[in-house]
Amino acid sequence: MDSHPAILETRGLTREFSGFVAVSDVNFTVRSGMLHALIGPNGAGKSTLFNLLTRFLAPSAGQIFYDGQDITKARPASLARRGLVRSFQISSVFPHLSVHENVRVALQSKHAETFGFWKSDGGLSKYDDAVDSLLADVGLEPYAQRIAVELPYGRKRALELATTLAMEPRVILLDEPMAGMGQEDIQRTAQLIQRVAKGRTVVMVEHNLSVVADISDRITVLRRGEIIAEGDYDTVSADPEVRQAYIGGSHD
Ligand SMILES: Nc1ncnc2c1ncn2[C@@H]1O[C@H](COP(=O)(O)OP(=O)(O)OP(=O)(O)O)[C@@H](O)[C@H]1O
Repeated sequence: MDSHPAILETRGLTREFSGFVAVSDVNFTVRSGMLHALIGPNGAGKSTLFNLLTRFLAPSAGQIFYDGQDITKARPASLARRGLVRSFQISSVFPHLSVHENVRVALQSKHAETFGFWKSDGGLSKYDDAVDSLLADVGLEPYAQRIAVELPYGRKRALELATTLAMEPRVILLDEPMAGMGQEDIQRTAQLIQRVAKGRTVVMVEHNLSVVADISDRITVLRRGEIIAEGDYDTVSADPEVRQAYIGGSHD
């Protein structure tokens, strides 16, 4: 397993909401280079765990380690700078800028030049090659001059992924990347995620189990705030407790 050392790890991670334990004493390990899905029935604690990992929520107890360092109290922005980047936040895209401009702004902010946003285009052309290459990575070259708000939904998500890649992430965290998508976008986005996962680590909360089956290297199943199974799709889908969780305990 040494070729895939732990890059993100929780120990005894717990989050309570007014006495209700949404995430309970979770020891979760994500190994470097894996595309790791987090699944479970409704109310299992997936979003809560995801928000704890990205430090959008503070834990009630326990610790989180990224690349061996304790990040339990780190700020989300500092984690993003260190390569732990949460994607698919619609707000990260400027709706009235073009696709090209959005990716350029993301690159500028990575290189701490946000004031350059106000400069004339001439001084910014140094980013053109990098923008083009990121747009190629997510299949958006034909859309480069389109205004973000006018993009079809699936393409907006591709743009968000491009702005995430501009941050040079080592670990990308995706919260329900397929939510609200039609079948065609789902197929394309699944392939895209698989492509950007090469050479990186991806953690993904996802409800669409056929996508999870298709693209995940490893799956963790949560139920009532606890991990009940882990492994590849064949392993977890054959697990009686997992089957029971999906058949019996999905509504609370
Ligand atoms: N801010 C909050 N205040 C109170 N309870 C909360 C809060 N956030 C989550 N919960 C509760 O914690 C439990 C886990 O919720 P969470 O959203 O993490 O589950 P989930 O697995 O992401 O569910 P879903 O698949 O429905 O999105 C639920 O019972 C939920 O009601």
